[in-house]
Amino acid sequence: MRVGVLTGGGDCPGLNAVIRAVTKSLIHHGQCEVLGIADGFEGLMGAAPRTRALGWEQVSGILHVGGTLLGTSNSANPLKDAATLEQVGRNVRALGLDVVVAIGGDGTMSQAYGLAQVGLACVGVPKTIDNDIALCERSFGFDTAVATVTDALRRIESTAYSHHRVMIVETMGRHAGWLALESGIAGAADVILLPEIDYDLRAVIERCREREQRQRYTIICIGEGAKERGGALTVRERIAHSPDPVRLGGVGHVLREQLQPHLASEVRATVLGHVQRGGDPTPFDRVLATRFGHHAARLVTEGQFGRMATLQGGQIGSVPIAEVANTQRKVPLDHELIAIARDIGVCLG
Ligand SMILES: Nc1ncnc2c1ncn2[C@@H]1O[C@H](COP(=O)(O)OP(=O)(O)O)[C@@H](O)[C@H]1O
Ligand SMILES: O=P(O)(O)OC[C@H]1O[C@](O)(COP(=O)(O)O)[C@@H](O)[C@@H]1O
Ligand SMILES: [Mg+2]
Repeated sequence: MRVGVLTGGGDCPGLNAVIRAVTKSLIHHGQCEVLGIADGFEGLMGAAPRTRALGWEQVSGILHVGGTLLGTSNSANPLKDAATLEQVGRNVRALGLDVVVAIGGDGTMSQAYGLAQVGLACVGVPKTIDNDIALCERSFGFDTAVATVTDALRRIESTAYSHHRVMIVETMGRHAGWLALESGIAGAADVILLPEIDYDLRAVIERCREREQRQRYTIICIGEGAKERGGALTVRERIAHSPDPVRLGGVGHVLREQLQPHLASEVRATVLGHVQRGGDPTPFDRVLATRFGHHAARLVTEGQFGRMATLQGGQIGSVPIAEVANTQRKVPLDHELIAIARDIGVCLG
């Protein structure tokens, strides 16, 4: 078989580990030919497809390296119009691809599903630091991002207590609060604000005031998609040509302005930004990415197209991409970590 491999959406640590595992498994075990596609689905949209052969040598020595050697795009839209769809179809036929392994998140799976409707066979691998892919309890990249945010919270704490300040740390995660919740708990945040729970400003003020009297510093971890009850999302920018044009960011600064007039201590905000997507994957993510890549190769060789590798109950398996497309996995309000956070006195706004 001839198999295309692409990485779509925001990059994240562990992409190269998947590319390596899927390529090696396909070559070694499946006797397939593997073609890397540049910059996600964008590499299939132009008049000439942008690809390169992937062999043992090309994927050696990349297990631990962050980012993606294939490049990626989080604004390309292969479903844009009939002409683009036809071009993608022509390129796939010209390359002789039997199937494309699409490594990406909710957006990429929605695109893979749309392309399946026009005859492009795909196998999916779940990636994202947001951990927001339906029917998958952990995407690779998330563990590394949690480690990065947790480290940042530790650093923020030492300056917070020295200056007796309220320090706000804003995480990524789009409309899901997994990254803020797990990092906030791992980094001992006093207040954790999630997109799933609109915050009551008075509750946050009250917690900061209590701590002003005792510990004299407060750490707030807020997800970029969080908002005040009755308030609006904080949008950093809009990418006009993207199917999902809104980029969030800046709610940490909004919260700082809301809090400062009500508190005696100074309030500072840090927006962590893309540092959360960079760097070498943790050992956990290297192993998870390898498991996903290996399983995706198996789905290919068994002809199980239209499925995404996944992790459920700690076991690797697969689910139909159709069930993952156009949906997001948010933190359920009855999640164990929310109950635990409440019970150990974390303010959830
Ligand atoms: N529901 C959707 N249908 C089709 N395309 C989508 C959808 N949501 C997002 N996209 C697009 O899919 C691509 C990848 O999505 P993005 O959210 O950036 O990454 P990820 O695949 O990690 O979720 C982007 O070009 C995005 O605009
Ligand atoms: O790199 P950009 O375009 O600023 O996008 C930022 C967004 O991408 C992410 O880092 C990852 O999201 P995806 O996995 O959906 O690509 C989000 O947490 C963040 O909101
Ligand atoms: Mg996404």
